[in-house]
Amino acid sequence: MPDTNKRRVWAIVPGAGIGSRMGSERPKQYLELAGRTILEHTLERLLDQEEIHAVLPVIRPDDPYWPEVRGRLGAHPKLLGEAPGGQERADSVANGLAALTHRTTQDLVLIHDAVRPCIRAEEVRAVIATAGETGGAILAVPVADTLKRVDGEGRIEATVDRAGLWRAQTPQVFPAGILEEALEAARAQPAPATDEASLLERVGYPVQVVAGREDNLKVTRPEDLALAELFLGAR
Ligand SMILES: Nc1ccn([C@@H]2O[C@H](COP(=O)(O)OP(=O)(O)OP(=O)(O)O)[C@@H](O)[C@H]2O)c(=O)n1
Ligand SMILES: C[C@](O)(CO)[C@H](O)COP(=O)(O)O
Repeated sequence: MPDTNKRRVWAIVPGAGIGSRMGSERPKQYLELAGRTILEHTLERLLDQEEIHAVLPVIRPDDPYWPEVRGRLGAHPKLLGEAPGGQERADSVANGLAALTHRTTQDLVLIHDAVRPCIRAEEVRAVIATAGETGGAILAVPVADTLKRVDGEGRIEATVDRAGLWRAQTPQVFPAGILEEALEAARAQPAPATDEASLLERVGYPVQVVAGREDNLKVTRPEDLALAELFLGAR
């Protein structure tokens, strides 16, 4: 009999962006690295993760590239259909959460950017384990550079103390009920949110940082492609 007390981990993969900073002819999640699209690399890594119960891509409804990628992924017992992307990232994640009709409020929801293909199994395992113990958890890396606040003309206004500053990544993992509450609160008081942890912070839920790696990069600009391909090859 399956352990009914076991909390399942549902992965939502936001992949409904347009990649404006990349400036490519197709959205960056469909650019090929090492013979496959970035989206395929990311989905395959999560599908291979034994701690993950199911994977749900979030895709723009009019996305012309997804059917071919979906076909190449084939039938996989853990790959759910797809949920429709929204105007903002948080809307896409909310649509994904709403589509997970079999989850419980205690189950964990793992959100991972479609454009972070270099994620490692041990990192996913670590952030899931921490979320299971502490509530919410995210991968992040400590800031290594000196940080400057710069005005509209490119002049330095101030140096920002980097002590205690980390760069958030994904996966970000939360109990489904708490994530749902934080997303609903965000709808009631809209303000830009570039990650899901910030929504939990707003409603007072603690989120734990798990030290990640620089090679879990988010493919954002053209110069990221060569680096991501290098990291994908160095498995
Ligand atoms: N409305 C949106 C916006 C973004 N994303 C996803 O969120 C992840 C991280 O976002 P980002 O790197 O900003 O991707 P884009 O929004 O596509 O890039 P840009 O901001 O350069 O347009 C990506 O996998 C992107 O597809 C999404 O699912 N829905
Ligand atoms: C969620 C994220 O990857 C954490 O760093 C980042 O905030 C995504 O931001 P984007 O503007 O959607 O790329």
